[in-house]
Amino acid sequence: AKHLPPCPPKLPLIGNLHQLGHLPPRSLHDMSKKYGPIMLLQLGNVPTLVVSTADMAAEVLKTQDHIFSSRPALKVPKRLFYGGKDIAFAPYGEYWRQCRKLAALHLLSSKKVQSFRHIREEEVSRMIDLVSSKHTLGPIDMTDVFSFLSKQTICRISIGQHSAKEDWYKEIGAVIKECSLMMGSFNPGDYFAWLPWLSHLTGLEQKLNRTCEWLDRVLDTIIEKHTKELRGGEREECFVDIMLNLMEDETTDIDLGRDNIKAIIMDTFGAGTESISVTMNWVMAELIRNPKVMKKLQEQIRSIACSRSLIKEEDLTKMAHLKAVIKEALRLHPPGPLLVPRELIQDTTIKGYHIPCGALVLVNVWAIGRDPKIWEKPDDFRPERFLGSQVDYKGQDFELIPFGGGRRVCPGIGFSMPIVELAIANLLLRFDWSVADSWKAEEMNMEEVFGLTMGKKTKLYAVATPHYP
Ligand code: HEM
Repeated sequence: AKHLPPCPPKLPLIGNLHQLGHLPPRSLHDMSKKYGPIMLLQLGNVPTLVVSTADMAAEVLKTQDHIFSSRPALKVPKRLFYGGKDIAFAPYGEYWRQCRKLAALHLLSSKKVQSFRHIREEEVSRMIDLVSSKHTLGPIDMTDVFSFLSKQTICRISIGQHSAKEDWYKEIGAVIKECSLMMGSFNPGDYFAWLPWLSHLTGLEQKLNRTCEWLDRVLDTIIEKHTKELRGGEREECFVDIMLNLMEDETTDIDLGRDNIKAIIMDTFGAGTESISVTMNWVMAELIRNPKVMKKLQEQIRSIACSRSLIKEEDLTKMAHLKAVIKEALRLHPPGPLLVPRELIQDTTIKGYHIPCGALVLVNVWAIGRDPKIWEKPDDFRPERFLGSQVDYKGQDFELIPFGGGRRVCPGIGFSMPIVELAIANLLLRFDWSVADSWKAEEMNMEEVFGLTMGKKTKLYAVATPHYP
């Protein structure tokens, strides 16, 4: 018999599904303490490999990355992303490779990211104005502020500044919210292949059809608008324009259709918007809960700003402390705590254990971030641990992989981080922050909620006091 990785006791039919609970990264972490860093669970009828240490993550994301780089065809993403015509859910292969290349060269290259600098600076200063206008009214809903910033910035870059003036702009927010809820919800049909009718029974099928129709209508309107009315001229170029131009360009080897463009736009909304705002929310929550860390960071930011009232992007390179704070927040609160599920495309062995082809693969980044063998006092928020350390989140250091690693590593790192850094730096430059009077900072609610991303369960309300240099 094949020597399979350990597995907690299973129930008939459902296997280990019932043990995932409402916070799977935490439940899986607890299981791994008992069953070890590599487990093979049975979720319904899907064998699921769960790795929970940096070494095992390196095995999956580096040593054997070439066979661990596909994605499972889960029902909801498959429908919402046009049958895997996007980047994140496309199965491993030529189509995926082409899309990655397109994104790397034309959408998310460092040159492109640089060209969006004025957008980030404008949107962040708009956020500062918003906070200034609200601070006298009491604690500010920062979760809302961050969602707004992230949505504005991503929409402006992906579908254009002019979109905000359109009737359908509000609809985008609503439809994306609906999609994100559906993505985060559990679909039994994915785990019980012999029960395809289950999704009819639960109403998922009908809901999915409705959402897909709605989504497609909104995306069609967007593309229509860009094709007919708005091409050329003096306006800011967005991702839709770039892709429409590529679609017409016969000299490129990229074969793009309308559905591909829609699916890739969905990626920027789906993969980008929520993860960026969730990151900012966690960073700010940790800073407010750790006033000493906040103070030290503010001193650095304010001394770099001298008497200026705005941090610009070129200032960020000097802010070692800020980068350490963000790394520390991503260590404790990775927005994608199990990465995006992968699928193994051939039988293999890890540590002498047999792993079957077709297994779903989850990398428990959340558990790795709290591994006491790697991190001293893992539960404490201590950004100093990253000062003078070479450890970075770009996918080379497996103890810190909030963006994954290997071939499927997040292509949006360079796109996201400047937004997060610029927003936090300016909020800390211009205001002092505290929790509402009646609470104590250290008692702040840091509970999580698991869905498309793992965010803070309760909203972050904070009191902002303007700081004058
Ligand atoms: C703080 C923000 C972000 C975090 C924490 C994050 C995290 C991740 C993670 C964990 C993955 C899965 C990696 C793997 O399987 O190894 C991923 C994939 C991906 N991300 Fe991000 N992401 C962020 C922002 C963005 C942004 C802004 C974009 C686009 C504008 C983006 C686009 C993508 C795409 C397209 C993929 C799929 C890559 C593939 O399957 O080849 N991400 N991201």
